[in-house]
Amino acid sequence: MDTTRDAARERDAADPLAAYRERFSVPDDYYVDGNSLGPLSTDAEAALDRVVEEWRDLGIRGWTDGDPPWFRYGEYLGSRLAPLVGAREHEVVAANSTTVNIHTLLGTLLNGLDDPLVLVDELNFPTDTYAVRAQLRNRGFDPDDHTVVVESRDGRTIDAADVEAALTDDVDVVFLPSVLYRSGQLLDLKRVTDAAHAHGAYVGFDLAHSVGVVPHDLHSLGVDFAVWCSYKYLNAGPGSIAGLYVHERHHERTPALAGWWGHEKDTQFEMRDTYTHANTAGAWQTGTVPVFAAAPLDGSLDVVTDAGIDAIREKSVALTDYLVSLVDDRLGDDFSVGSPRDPNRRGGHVAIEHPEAARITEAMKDRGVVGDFRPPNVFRVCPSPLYTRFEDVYDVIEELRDVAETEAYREHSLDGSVT
Ligand SMILES: Cc1ncc(COP(=O)(O)O)c(C=O)c1O
Ligand SMILES: Nc1c(O)cccc1C(=O)C[C@H](N)C(=O)O
Repeated sequence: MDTTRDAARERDAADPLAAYRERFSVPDDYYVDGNSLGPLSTDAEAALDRVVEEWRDLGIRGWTDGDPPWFRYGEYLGSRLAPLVGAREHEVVAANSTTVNIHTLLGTLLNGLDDPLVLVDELNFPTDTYAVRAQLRNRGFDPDDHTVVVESRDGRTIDAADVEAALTDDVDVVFLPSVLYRSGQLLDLKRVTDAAHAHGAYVGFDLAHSVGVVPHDLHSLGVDFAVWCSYKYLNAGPGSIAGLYVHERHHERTPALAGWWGHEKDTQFEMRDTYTHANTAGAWQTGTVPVFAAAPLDGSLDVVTDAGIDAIREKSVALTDYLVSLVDDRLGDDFSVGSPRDPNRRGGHVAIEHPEAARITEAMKDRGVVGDFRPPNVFRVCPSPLYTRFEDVYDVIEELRDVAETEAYREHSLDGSVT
Protein backbone atom coordinates (compact mmCIF):
# COMPACT_ATOMS: atom_id res chain seq x y z
CA MET A 1 0.00 0.00 0.00
CA ASP A 2 1.19 3.52 -0.81
CA THR A 3 1.50 5.17 2.60
CA THR A 4 2.61 8.62 1.48
CA ARG A 5 0.70 11.81 2.26
CA ASP A 6 0.07 12.35 -1.45
CA ALA A 7 -1.60 8.97 -1.69
CA ALA A 8 -3.81 9.87 1.27
CA ARG A 9 -4.84 13.09 -0.46
CA GLU A 10 -5.70 11.21 -3.62
CA ARG A 11 -7.88 8.83 -1.68
CA ASP A 12 -9.67 11.73 0.00
CA ALA A 13 -10.29 13.35 -3.37
CA ALA A 14 -11.87 10.13 -4.62
CA ASP A 15 -13.86 9.42 -1.42
CA PRO A 16 -17.62 9.25 -2.12
CA LEU A 17 -18.34 10.01 1.56
CA ALA A 18 -15.99 13.01 1.82
CA ALA A 19 -18.79 15.61 1.92
CA TYR A 20 -20.39 14.06 5.01
CA ARG A 21 -17.70 15.63 7.18
CA GLU A 22 -19.35 19.02 6.60
CA ARG A 23 -22.43 17.86 8.49
CA PHE A 24 -20.38 17.40 11.70
CA SER A 25 -18.82 19.72 14.26
CA VAL A 26 -15.59 17.84 14.78
CA PRO A 27 -14.34 19.19 18.12
CA ASP A 28 -10.58 18.69 17.70
CA ASP A 29 -8.06 18.77 14.88
CA TYR A 30 -8.00 14.99 14.90
CA TYR A 31 -10.96 13.45 16.69
CA VAL A 32 -10.37 9.70 16.64
CA ASP A 33 -12.51 8.82 19.65
CA GLY A 34 -15.82 8.44 17.85
CA ASN A 35 -16.06 4.84 19.06
CA SER A 36 -16.53 6.28 22.54
CA LEU A 37 -18.54 9.43 21.76
CA GLY A 38 -19.39 10.49 18.23
CA PRO A 39 -19.55 14.25 17.45
CA LEU A 40 -22.56 16.48 16.89
CA SER A 41 -24.04 16.77 13.41
CA THR A 42 -26.24 19.61 12.17
CA ASP A 43 -28.90 16.93 11.64
CA ALA A 44 -28.84 15.75 15.27
CA GLU A 45 -28.89 19.32 16.54
CA ALA A 46 -31.86 20.22 14.34
CA ALA A 47 -33.81 17.18 15.54
CA LEU A 48 -33.12 18.12 19.14
CA ASP A 49 -34.12 21.73 18.50
CA ARG A 50 -37.35 20.49 16.97
CA VAL A 51 -38.48 18.65 20.08
CA VAL A 52 -37.57 21.65 22.22
CA GLU A 53 -39.83 23.76 20.00
CA GLU A 54 -42.56 21.13 20.16
CA TRP A 55 -42.35 21.13 23.92
CA ARG A 56 -42.64 24.94 23.92
CA ASP A 57 -45.47 25.09 21.37
CA LEU A 58 -47.43 21.93 22.06
CA GLY A 59 -46.79 21.06 25.71
CA ILE A 60 -48.47 17.80 26.51
CA ARG A 61 -49.95 17.56 23.02
CA GLY A 62 -46.45 16.66 21.82
CA TRP A 63 -47.18 13.06 22.81
CA THR A 64 -49.74 12.86 20.02
CA ASP A 65 -49.03 15.83 17.75
CA GLY A 66 -45.23 15.90 17.70
CA ASP A 67 -43.53 15.03 14.44
CA PRO A 68 -43.12 12.15 14.99
CA PRO A 69 -45.50 11.77 17.97
CA TRP A 70 -43.45 11.33 21.14
CA PHE A 71 -45.72 8.50 22.30
CA ARG A 72 -44.30 6.14 19.68
CA TYR A 73 -40.84 7.69 19.44
CA GLY A 74 -39.09 4.48 20.55
CA GLU A 75 -40.92 2.37 17.98
CA TYR A 76 -40.39 5.02 15.31
CA LEU A 77 -36.63 5.03 15.90
CA GLY A 78 -36.70 1.24 16.06
CA SER A 79 -38.11 1.08 12.56
CA ARG A 80 -35.32 3.39 11.37
CA LEU A 81 -32.63 1.35 13.15
CA ALA A 82 -33.90 -2.02 11.91
CA PRO A 83 -32.16 -1.92 8.50
CA LEU A 84 -28.83 -1.18 10.16
CA VAL A 85 -28.98 -4.41 12.13
CA GLY A 86 -30.83 -6.51 9.55
CA ALA A 87 -34.02 -6.87 11.51
CA ARG A 88 -37.74 -6.53 10.90
CA GLU A 89 -39.19 -3.23 12.06
CA HIS A 90 -41.15 -4.70 14.96
CA GLU A 91 -38.03 -6.49 16.24
CA VAL A 92 -36.22 -3.25 17.16
CA VAL A 93 -36.96 -0.42 19.54
CA ALA A 94 -34.95 2.50 20.89
CA ALA A 95 -35.17 2.32 24.66
CA ASN A 96 -33.35 2.57 27.98
CA SER A 97 -29.56 2.31 28.20
CA THR A 98 -27.46 -0.56 26.94
CA THR A 99 -26.89 -1.80 30.47
CA VAL A 100 -30.62 -1.80 31.26
CA ASN A 101 -31.29 -3.59 27.99
CA ILE A 102 -28.86 -6.36 28.92
CA HIS A 103 -30.66 -6.72 32.25
CA THR A 104 -34.12 -6.94 30.76
CA LEU A 105 -33.29 -9.16 27.78
CA LEU A 106 -31.04 -11.60 29.55
CA GLY A 107 -33.43 -11.57 32.50
CA THR A 108 -36.33 -12.42 30.22
CA LEU A 109 -34.55 -15.47 28.85
CA LEU A 110 -33.33 -16.57 32.29
CA ASN A 111 -36.80 -16.43 33.82
CA GLY A 112 -38.08 -19.92 34.39
CA LEU A 113 -34.70 -21.66 34.15
CA ASP A 114 -33.93 -23.59 37.33
CA ASP A 115 -30.21 -24.16 36.69
CA PRO A 116 -29.13 -21.48 34.19
CA LEU A 117 -25.74 -21.40 32.52
CA VAL A 118 -24.58 -18.30 30.61
CA LEU A 119 -21.57 -18.31 28.30
CA VAL A 120 -19.58 -15.05 28.24
CA ASP A 121 -16.01 -14.05 27.39
CA GLU A 122 -13.29 -12.68 29.59
CA LEU A 123 -12.67 -9.57 27.45
CA ASN A 124 -16.15 -8.09 27.38
CA PHE A 125 -16.88 -4.53 28.52
CA PRO A 126 -17.29 -4.42 32.33
CA THR A 127 -20.95 -3.35 32.35
CA ASP A 128 -21.89 -6.50 30.43
CA THR A 129 -20.16 -8.71 32.96
CA TYR A 130 -21.70 -6.81 35.88
CA ALA A 131 -25.20 -7.13 34.41
CA VAL A 132 -24.91 -10.84 33.59
CA ARG A 133 -23.65 -11.65 37.05
CA ALA A 134 -26.30 -9.48 38.72
CA GLN A 135 -29.09 -11.21 36.80
CA LEU A 136 -27.82 -14.56 38.07
CA ARG A 137 -27.39 -13.28 41.63
CA ASN A 138 -30.89 -11.77 41.60
CA ARG A 139 -32.24 -15.26 40.96
CA GLY A 140 -30.27 -16.72 43.85
CA PHE A 141 -27.48 -18.28 41.76
CA ASP A 142 -23.75 -17.95 42.35
CA PRO A 143 -22.46 -16.31 39.14
CA ASP A 144 -19.17 -18.20 39.37
CA ASP A 145 -21.04 -21.50 39.14
CA HIS A 146 -23.51 -20.36 36.50
CA THR A 147 -21.25 -18.77 33.91
CA VAL A 148 -18.82 -20.31 31.46
CA VAL A 149 -16.14 -17.74 30.69
CA VAL A 150 -14.32 -18.20 27.38
CA GLU A 151 -10.72 -17.15 27.89
CA SER A 152 -8.58 -15.27 25.43
CA ARG A 153 -5.41 -16.93 24.13
CA ASP A 154 -3.58 -13.67 23.51
CA GLY A 155 -5.27 -11.17 25.82
CA ARG A 156 -6.71 -9.39 22.78
CA THR A 157 -9.10 -11.63 20.93
CA ILE A 158 -11.56 -14.46 21.45
CA ASP A 159 -11.15 -17.48 19.23
CA ALA A 160 -14.46 -18.71 17.77
CA ALA A 161 -13.14 -22.26 18.12
CA ASP A 162 -12.85 -21.68 21.88
CA VAL A 163 -16.46 -20.51 22.00
CA GLU A 164 -17.48 -23.68 20.17
CA ALA A 165 -15.38 -25.83 22.49
CA ALA A 166 -16.95 -24.23 25.58
CA LEU A 167 -20.47 -24.80 24.30
CA THR A 168 -22.16 -27.81 25.81
CA ASP A 169 -25.83 -28.68 25.86
CA ASP A 170 -25.91 -27.28 29.41
CA VAL A 171 -25.39 -23.72 28.19
CA ASP A 172 -28.66 -21.79 28.08
CA VAL A 173 -27.57 -18.39 26.83
CA VAL A 174 -24.50 -17.17 24.94
CA PHE A 175 -23.86 -13.45 25.35
CA LEU A 176 -20.88 -11.91 23.55
CA PRO A 177 -19.83 -8.58 22.01
CA SER A 178 -19.89 -8.24 18.21
CA VAL A 179 -16.73 -6.12 18.32
CA LEU A 180 -14.44 -6.22 21.34
CA TYR A 181 -14.07 -2.75 22.83
CA ARG A 182 -10.30 -2.90 23.27
CA SER A 183 -8.83 -4.83 20.33
CA GLY A 184 -11.63 -4.10 17.86
CA GLN A 185 -11.95 -7.78 16.95
CA LEU A 186 -15.15 -8.49 15.02
CA LEU A 187 -16.56 -11.87 15.99
CA ASP A 188 -18.08 -14.18 13.42
CA LEU A 189 -21.71 -13.74 14.46
CA LYS A 190 -22.97 -16.44 12.13
CA ARG A 191 -20.53 -19.02 13.41
CA VAL A 192 -21.31 -18.23 17.05
CA THR A 193 -25.06 -18.16 16.42
CA ASP A 194 -25.04 -21.48 14.58
CA ALA A 195 -22.91 -23.09 17.28
CA ALA A 196 -25.14 -21.79 20.08
CA HIS A 197 -28.31 -22.95 18.38
CA ALA A 198 -26.80 -26.37 17.64
CA HIS A 199 -26.54 -26.77 21.42
CA GLY A 200 -30.02 -25.45 22.08
CA ALA A 201 -28.74 -22.19 23.57
CA TYR A 202 -30.07 -18.69 22.94
CA VAL A 203 -27.59 -16.18 21.63
CA GLY A 204 -27.36 -12.43 22.18
CA PHE A 205 -24.81 -9.82 21.18
CA ASP A 206 -23.70 -6.42 22.43
CA LEU A 207 -23.36 -4.41 19.22
CA ALA A 208 -22.10 -1.20 20.90
CA HIS A 209 -18.92 -1.16 18.82
CA SER A 210 -20.40 -2.27 15.53
CA VAL A 211 -23.79 -0.64 15.06
CA GLY A 212 -23.52 2.12 12.48
CA VAL A 213 -20.16 0.97 11.14
CA VAL A 214 -20.62 -2.76 10.43
CA PRO A 215 -23.79 -4.02 8.72
CA HIS A 216 -25.66 -6.79 10.51
CA ASP A 217 -28.10 -9.47 9.56
CA LEU A 218 -29.63 -10.39 12.90
CA HIS A 219 -32.98 -11.71 11.77
CA SER A 220 -31.77 -14.03 9.05
CA LEU A 221 -28.96 -15.33 11.26
CA GLY A 222 -31.66 -16.08 13.82
CA VAL A 223 -29.90 -14.16 16.62
CA ASP A 224 -32.19 -14.16 19.65
CA PHE A 225 -31.46 -10.70 21.04
CA ALA A 226 -29.06 -7.77 20.78
CA VAL A 227 -28.35 -4.47 22.51
CA TRP A 228 -26.37 -1.37 21.53
CA CYS A 229 -25.78 2.27 22.30
CA SER A 230 -26.26 5.16 19.89
CA TYR A 231 -23.57 7.56 21.08
CA LYS A 232 -20.65 5.91 19.24
CA TYR A 233 -20.88 5.44 15.46
CA LEU A 234 -24.50 6.60 15.44
CA ASN A 235 -23.42 9.99 16.84
CA ALA A 236 -26.60 10.62 18.85
CA GLY A 237 -24.88 12.30 21.79
CA PRO A 238 -23.82 11.55 25.36
CA GLY A 239 -26.29 9.30 27.16
CA SER A 240 -28.50 9.04 24.09
CA ILE A 241 -31.17 6.37 24.02
CA ALA A 242 -29.97 2.80 23.43
CA GLY A 243 -31.37 0.20 21.06
CA LEU A 244 -32.45 -3.38 21.35
CA TYR A 245 -33.50 -6.21 19.08
CA VAL A 246 -35.59 -9.23 20.00
CA HIS A 247 -36.25 -11.90 17.40
CA GLU A 248 -39.97 -12.12 16.73
CA ARG A 249 -40.05 -15.71 17.98
CA HIS A 250 -39.66 -14.29 21.52
CA HIS A 251 -42.32 -11.60 21.36
CA GLU A 252 -44.76 -13.67 23.42
CA ARG A 253 -42.40 -13.66 26.38
CA THR A 254 -43.00 -11.40 29.36
CA PRO A 255 -40.22 -8.81 29.73
CA ALA A 256 -38.17 -9.16 32.91
CA LEU A 257 -38.36 -5.42 33.57
CA ALA A 258 -42.02 -4.69 33.06
CA GLY A 259 -43.12 -1.08 32.75
CA TRP A 260 -46.06 0.82 31.34
CA TRP A 261 -44.11 2.03 28.30
CA GLY A 262 -43.83 -1.59 27.15
CA HIS A 263 -47.55 -2.10 27.49
CA GLU A 264 -49.66 -2.82 24.42
CA LYS A 265 -49.81 0.70 23.00
CA ASP A 266 -53.48 0.87 22.10
CA THR A 267 -54.60 0.24 25.68
CA GLN A 268 -51.70 1.80 27.60
CA PHE A 269 -53.74 4.82 28.62
CA GLU A 270 -56.60 2.74 29.98
CA MET A 271 -54.30 2.48 33.03
CA ARG A 272 -55.26 -1.10 33.81
CA ASP A 273 -53.80 -2.89 36.81
CA THR A 274 -53.07 -5.91 34.67
CA TYR A 275 -50.05 -5.81 32.42
CA THR A 276 -50.50 -6.72 28.78
CA HIS A 277 -47.14 -6.30 27.13
CA ALA A 278 -46.81 -5.24 23.52
CA ASN A 279 -46.35 -8.00 21.01
CA THR A 280 -43.22 -6.39 19.56
CA ALA A 281 -39.73 -5.49 20.72
CA GLY A 282 -41.45 -2.36 22.08
CA ALA A 283 -42.45 -4.51 25.08
CA TRP A 284 -38.88 -4.21 26.40
CA GLN A 285 -39.23 -0.49 26.94
CA THR A 286 -39.65 0.33 30.61
CA GLY A 287 -40.66 3.89 31.48
CA THR A 288 -41.44 7.01 29.45
CA VAL A 289 -39.24 7.46 26.43
CA PRO A 290 -36.59 10.15 27.16
CA VAL A 291 -37.49 12.35 24.21
CA PHE A 292 -34.48 14.67 24.51
CA ALA A 293 -32.14 11.69 24.57
CA ALA A 294 -33.97 10.16 21.62
CA ALA A 295 -34.44 13.09 19.23
CA PRO A 296 -30.76 13.52 18.24
CA LEU A 297 -30.78 9.94 17.01
CA ASP A 298 -33.55 10.81 14.57
CA GLY A 299 -31.28 13.42 13.01
CA SER A 300 -28.08 11.45 13.16
CA LEU A 301 -29.79 8.47 11.53
CA ASP A 302 -30.45 10.70 8.52
CA VAL A 303 -26.69 11.02 8.06
CA VAL A 304 -26.01 7.30 8.39
CA THR A 305 -28.96 6.38 6.20
CA ASP A 306 -28.01 8.88 3.50
CA ALA A 307 -24.44 7.59 3.42
CA GLY A 308 -25.55 3.94 3.51
CA ILE A 309 -24.17 1.35 5.88
CA ASP A 310 -22.38 -0.61 3.14
CA ALA A 311 -20.51 2.47 1.93
CA ILE A 312 -19.68 3.34 5.55
CA ARG A 313 -18.27 -0.13 6.14
CA GLU A 314 -16.28 0.01 2.91
CA LYS A 315 -14.64 3.29 3.88
CA SER A 316 -14.10 2.11 7.45
CA VAL A 317 -12.21 -0.95 6.25
CA ALA A 318 -10.14 1.19 3.88
CA LEU A 319 -9.29 3.61 6.70
CA THR A 320 -8.34 0.95 9.22
CA ASP A 321 -6.33 -0.98 6.60
CA TYR A 322 -4.48 2.24 5.84
CA LEU A 323 -3.92 2.89 9.54
CA VAL A 324 -2.50 -0.59 10.08
CA SER A 325 -0.13 -0.14 7.12
CA LEU A 326 1.05 3.21 8.49
CA VAL A 327 1.78 1.67 11.89
CA ASP A 328 3.84 -1.02 10.15
CA ASP A 329 5.67 1.36 7.82
CA ARG A 330 6.22 4.49 9.87
CA LEU A 331 6.30 3.62 13.56
CA GLY A 332 9.16 2.10 15.52
CA ASP A 333 9.36 -1.41 16.90
CA ASP A 334 7.92 -0.36 20.26
CA PHE A 335 4.56 -0.03 18.56
CA SER A 336 2.43 -2.95 17.46
CA VAL A 337 -1.02 -3.51 16.08
CA GLY A 338 -3.28 -5.13 18.69
CA SER A 339 -6.24 -5.56 16.33
CA PRO A 340 -6.85 -8.37 13.87
CA ARG A 341 -5.10 -7.74 10.56
CA ASP A 342 -7.83 -9.45 8.57
CA PRO A 343 -10.34 -6.63 7.88
CA ASN A 344 -13.19 -9.15 7.95
CA ARG A 345 -12.34 -9.75 11.60
CA ARG A 346 -11.98 -6.09 12.54
CA GLY A 347 -14.57 -3.45 13.52
CA GLY A 348 -14.10 0.30 13.06
CA HIS A 349 -11.18 1.02 15.37
CA VAL A 350 -7.57 -0.05 15.74
CA ALA A 351 -5.67 -0.78 18.94
CA ILE A 352 -2.12 0.52 18.77
CA GLU A 353 -0.05 -1.02 21.52
CA HIS A 354 2.94 0.64 23.18
CA PRO A 355 4.36 0.26 26.71
CA GLU A 356 3.86 4.02 27.23
CA ALA A 357 0.37 4.13 25.72
CA ALA A 358 -1.13 5.94 28.74
CA ARG A 359 1.25 8.87 28.59
CA ILE A 360 1.30 8.86 24.80
CA THR A 361 -2.49 9.30 24.78
CA GLU A 362 -2.09 12.44 26.90
CA ALA A 363 0.78 13.79 24.81
CA MET A 364 -1.28 13.28 21.66
CA LYS A 365 -4.05 15.46 23.14
CA ASP A 366 -1.50 18.29 23.45
CA ARG A 367 -1.20 18.04 19.66
CA GLY A 368 -4.93 18.05 18.97
CA VAL A 369 -5.24 14.28 18.56
CA VAL A 370 -8.03 12.87 20.71
CA GLY A 371 -8.06 9.10 20.97
CA ASP A 372 -8.21 7.09 24.15
CA PHE A 373 -6.16 4.85 26.37
CA ARG A 374 -7.39 1.45 27.43
CA PRO A 375 -5.31 -0.43 29.98
CA PRO A 376 -2.81 -1.91 29.97
CA ASN A 377 -1.09 -0.63 26.81
CA VAL A 378 -3.57 0.39 24.13
CA PHE A 379 -3.92 3.72 22.35
CA ARG A 380 -7.26 3.31 20.57
CA VAL A 381 -7.70 5.09 17.27
CA CYS A 382 -11.08 5.24 15.59
CA PRO A 383 -11.10 6.74 12.10
CA SER A 384 -14.88 7.02 12.02
CA PRO A 385 -15.76 7.06 8.32
CA LEU A 386 -18.34 9.84 8.19
CA TYR A 387 -15.92 12.59 9.22
CA THR A 388 -12.37 11.20 9.11
CA ARG A 389 -10.12 11.76 6.11
CA PHE A 390 -7.26 9.52 4.98
CA GLU A 391 -4.94 12.47 5.45
CA ASP A 392 -6.11 12.76 9.07
CA VAL A 393 -4.99 9.18 9.61
CA TYR A 394 -1.65 10.02 8.05
CA ASP A 395 -1.25 13.03 10.37
CA VAL A 396 -2.25 11.07 13.47
CA ILE A 397 0.46 8.50 12.79
CA GLU A 398 3.02 11.23 12.09
CA GLU A 399 2.20 12.84 15.45
CA LEU A 400 2.46 9.46 17.11
CA ARG A 401 5.87 8.87 15.56
CA ASP A 402 7.05 12.27 16.72
CA VAL A 403 5.69 11.86 20.26
CA ALA A 404 7.55 8.55 20.55
CA GLU A 405 10.80 9.71 18.92
CA THR A 406 11.03 12.94 20.92
CA GLU A 407 9.71 11.18 24.05
CA ALA A 408 7.30 14.11 24.46
CA TYR A 409 5.09 11.79 26.52
CA ARG A 410 7.61 12.07 29.37
CA GLU A 411 6.09 15.47 30.18
CA HIS A 412 3.08 13.58 31.47
CA SER A 413 3.02 11.60 34.66
CA LEU A 414 1.24 8.28 34.92
CA ASP A 415 -1.57 9.80 36.99
CA GLY A 416 -2.51 11.96 34.01
CA SER A 417 -1.04 15.25 35.23
CA VAL A 418 1.55 17.25 33.30
CA THR A 419 4.93 17.16 35.03
C1 LIG B 1 -19.58 -3.06 24.73
C2 LIG B 1 -20.21 -1.97 25.52
N1 LIG B 1 -21.38 -2.19 26.16
C3 LIG B 1 -21.98 -1.23 26.88
C4 LIG B 1 -21.41 0.02 27.01
C5 LIG B 1 -22.03 1.09 27.86
O1 LIG B 1 -23.31 0.86 28.25
P1 LIG B 1 -24.17 2.07 28.83
O2 LIG B 1 -24.51 2.97 27.69
O3 LIG B 1 -25.32 1.43 29.47
O4 LIG B 1 -23.31 2.82 29.80
C6 LIG B 1 -20.19 0.30 26.36
C7 LIG B 1 -19.52 1.62 26.45
O5 LIG B 1 -19.67 2.41 27.32
C8 LIG B 1 -19.59 -0.73 25.62
O6 LIG B 1 -18.42 -0.50 25.01
N1 LIG C 1 -20.14 5.26 27.70
C1 LIG C 1 -19.11 6.02 28.08
C2 LIG C 1 -19.31 7.03 29.04
O1 LIG C 1 -20.55 7.23 29.52
C3 LIG C 1 -18.24 7.80 29.47
C4 LIG C 1 -16.97 7.60 28.92
C5 LIG C 1 -16.77 6.61 27.97
C6 LIG C 1 -17.82 5.81 27.60
C7 LIG C 1 -17.62 4.74 26.63
O2 LIG C 1 -18.44 4.60 25.77
C8 LIG C 1 -16.48 3.85 26.73
C9 LIG C 1 -16.51 2.85 25.62
N2 LIG C 1 -17.66 1.99 25.66
C10 LIG C 1 -15.29 1.99 25.49
O3 LIG C 1 -15.26 1.21 24.59
O4 LIG C 1 -14.37 2.07 26.26
